[in-house]
Amino acid sequence: MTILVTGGAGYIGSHTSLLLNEKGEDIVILDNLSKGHAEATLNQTFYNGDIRDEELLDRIFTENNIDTVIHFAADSLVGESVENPFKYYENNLIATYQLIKKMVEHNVKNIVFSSTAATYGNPSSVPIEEKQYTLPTNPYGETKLAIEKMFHWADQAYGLKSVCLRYFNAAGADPSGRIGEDHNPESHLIPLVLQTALGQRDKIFIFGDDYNTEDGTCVRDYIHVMDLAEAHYLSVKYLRETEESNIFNLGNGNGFSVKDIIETCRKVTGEVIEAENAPRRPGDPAVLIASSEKAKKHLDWNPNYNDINTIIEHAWKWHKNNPNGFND
Ligand SMILES: NC(=O)c1ccc[n+]([C@@H]2O[C@H](COP(=O)([O-])OP(=O)(O)OC[C@H]3O[C@@H](n4cnc5c(N)ncnc54)[C@H](O)[C@@H]3O)[C@@H](O)[C@H]2O)c1
Ligand SMILES: O=c1ccn([C@@H]2O[C@H](COP(=O)(O)OP(=O)(O)O[C@H]3O[C@H](CO)[C@H](O)[C@H](O)[C@H]3O)[C@@H](O)[C@H]2O)c(=O)[nH]1
Repeated sequence: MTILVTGGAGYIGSHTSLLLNEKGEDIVILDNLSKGHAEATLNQTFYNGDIRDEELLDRIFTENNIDTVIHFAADSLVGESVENPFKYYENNLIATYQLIKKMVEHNVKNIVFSSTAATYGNPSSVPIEEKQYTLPTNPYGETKLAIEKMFHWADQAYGLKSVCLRYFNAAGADPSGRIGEDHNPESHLIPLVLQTALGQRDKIFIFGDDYNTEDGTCVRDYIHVMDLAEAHYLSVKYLRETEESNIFNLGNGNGFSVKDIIETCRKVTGEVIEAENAPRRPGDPAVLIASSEKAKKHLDWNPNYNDINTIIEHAWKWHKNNPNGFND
């Protein structure tokens, strides 16, 4: 059986494709390279195209014996989604509808989906369990939640089985340094701090130091990208074995503030890394920490890289050796 990985040239998709390959799974990648990098696919079977291209999907589902789709392809910038919500309804919700319509037509039963902590909005308490209410504060989270709900009804009507994985903050890189995070523009905290360590930026701006947290800065749950990759592999097995849909959080259960992250980056890189306080970024919840007990129980998932130092060391190895990302 073959797995179709959409968005497999992107950050989390390429790390998952690498792991699936190492596990002996047969995969094909589909990515339109709007954000991803062909080099990140490491010579695995790659279709350069769009998930909205119906003829291409017909060809991929006909040419390969696909039983499962792992669906990473999306736009995922929170701020951009507030400024241009239609882009998110188009490339996240409508594009996913087009993808699963083709899956149903070709009798492909399983999908593992990249959902997000942004489906929760401002949580009433942490750690967040899957049964907490979902009230997204931006179109990005809203479209991801709408997709989860579409899967629920597609299961009822057509027997499409889904595992929705609500990731918290993906971080780190392949420990052996072959691939890593290369977003343009970059908006995530850890790569931005490491670019500052490399001298590519003068300083890192801390978005808000007046939150109701210990040091006043936002707290997040950082999860190693290879641990996320492992959860996708286990989700494929779960779908193949149980034929049941489910939703799981994926995080470490530990919270680190923006200041904690900057301090850890200073320690790991040995660089000064200048930081400056700046206004809050609209839409940022103060604290997001996952309870991942459900994923541990049902998927038998056990993150290997709980230590924030290790996560940042792996990210640093990639950025130091590839200061221009895949263009090096
Ligand atoms: N990075 C995080 O911390 C995080 C957290 C929660 C959820 N997510 C979700 O995980 C997924 C992967 O995130 P990432 O950080 O690897 O993003 P990414 O931008 O690196 O990867 C997404 C990939 O999808 C491709 N793509 C986008 N639209 C496409 C389309 N219409 N057709 C074909 N390919 C298309 C892009 O070229 C890119 O390679 C996304 O769905 C994102 O919303 C990410
Ligand atoms: O230059 C920066 C960049 C970020 N931050 C802060 O660092 C924290 C982490 O920010 P990121 O942009 O790295 O990550 P987010 O928590 O905003 O977003 C992540 O989690 C979201 C769910 O809440 C989405 O899923 C999104 O795709 C994913 O990247 C936030 O408090 C942010 O305000 C700064 O202080 N300065």
